[in-house]
Amino acid sequence: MSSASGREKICIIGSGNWGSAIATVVGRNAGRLDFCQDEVNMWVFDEKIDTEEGEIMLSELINTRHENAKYLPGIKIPKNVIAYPELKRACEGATLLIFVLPHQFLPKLLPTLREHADSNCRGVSLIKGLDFDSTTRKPILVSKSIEQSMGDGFRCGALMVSLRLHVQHRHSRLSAASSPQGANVANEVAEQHMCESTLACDFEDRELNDRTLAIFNEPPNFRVSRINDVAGAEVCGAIKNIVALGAGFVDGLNLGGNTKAALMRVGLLEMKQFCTTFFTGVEPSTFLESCGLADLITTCYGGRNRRCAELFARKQKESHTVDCGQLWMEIERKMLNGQKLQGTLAAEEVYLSLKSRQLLDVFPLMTTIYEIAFQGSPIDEITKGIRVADISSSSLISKV
Ligand SMILES: NC(=O)C1=CN([C@@H]2O[C@H](COP(=O)(O)OP(=O)(O)OC[C@H]3O[C@@H](n4cnc5c(N)ncnc54)[C@H](O)[C@@H]3O)[C@@H](O)[C@H]2O)C=CC1
Ligand SMILES: O=C(CO)COP(=O)(O)O
Repeated sequence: MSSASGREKICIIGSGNWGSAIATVVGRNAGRLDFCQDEVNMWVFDEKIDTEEGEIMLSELINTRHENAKYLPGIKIPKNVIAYPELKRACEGATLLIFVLPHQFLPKLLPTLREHADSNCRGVSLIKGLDFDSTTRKPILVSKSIEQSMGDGFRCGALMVSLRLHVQHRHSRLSAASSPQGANVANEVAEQHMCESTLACDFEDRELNDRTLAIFNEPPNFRVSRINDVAGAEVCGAIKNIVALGAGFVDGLNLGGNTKAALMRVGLLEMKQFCTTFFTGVEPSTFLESCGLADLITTCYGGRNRRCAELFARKQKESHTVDCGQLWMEIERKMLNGQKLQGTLAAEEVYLSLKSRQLLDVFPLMTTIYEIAFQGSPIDEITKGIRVADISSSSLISKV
């Protein structure tokens, strides 16, 4: 699969925190790999950014200062990454689309991508979330929704990253606006800390799989391993965001490491249970890959979902509100400076799907997290969600 020039044309769809961080890796790799065109396009949802020198559009800022001062301040983006505010221009002739934006914004982009990407284009989704059938509420992999919308045999894999906690946050000289507080896991990739990631793809030929891996892998610090199990990897990425909300509740109550470890263990079992309830071909080994256990750990310590949920818990303890949706919106606005929380959306959608199938009692932790997050249940109920779980760890290994 290659463009008219005979080389891969890469287009990154999204320019948030993770979108900008992966652009640093992919930009450097494209610059040195013979089979790639040097220039990597990045589609930017454009907005005005306040800088010390006045307002400037984000796409222009990236192209002139090579920095995304709003979503990844203080990190240089390689000069061969070119920002485009118009989707059509960004994706024209692309042979590899890298999907990295909050998944609620994806559907309206797909018709343009279908029309203008190369006819032999393939995709890799970095999105952590699930789609749901509007009638049956059955979960659908985002990569499968993309394949369906793109049509014509378009194939899409998934890259699920797991990163270690890093508490330092950089500030940009460019942006006068406030930056999100505390750690963001994508920043660690951008700062070239050692981390692992799992690429789940099963394209039709070996060369395509190898090329896709080479585009993301940047040893020694960004180490990507490839598996075939797209469903397992993607579901782990989506569901661990819900578990991370529970971790934030535990932290908000100052319950300590033992309770959090118990929550994460039960969370891992429910991730596996969800995979095997709704998807076929899931491999037991996937849960011990970086996209499984490691991603769960990093998100429950260093992610935005955990951080916002901790504040939610503290606020609920101070003065209980029943308008939880409003409280989450306020917290997202205050803590994330335009970045998006994914766990709350996933918690709601997963709850509705399980409820419609009378499966809530099979997923006591997910159910409890949703009830605390959206139905006004007391925060202390989080330990009930852990205690009532009656799934032994042997099921993780044996019953997939
Ligand atoms: N940030 C991280 O550490 C990681 C994030 N992910 C996943 O990557 C995906 C993308 O997340 P981030 O890059 O972190 O995004 P983000 O949460 O940092 O930023 C939000 C993005 O949405 C864009 N946006 C806002 N309104 C929009 C609209 N109406 N239409 C289109 N775009 C709009 C903003 O311009 C911004 O680029 C998510 O699924 C997330 O779960 C996965 C691994 C790590
Ligand atoms: O997916 C992530 C880590 O791998 C990011 O998690 P948060 O959205 O909670 O920051």
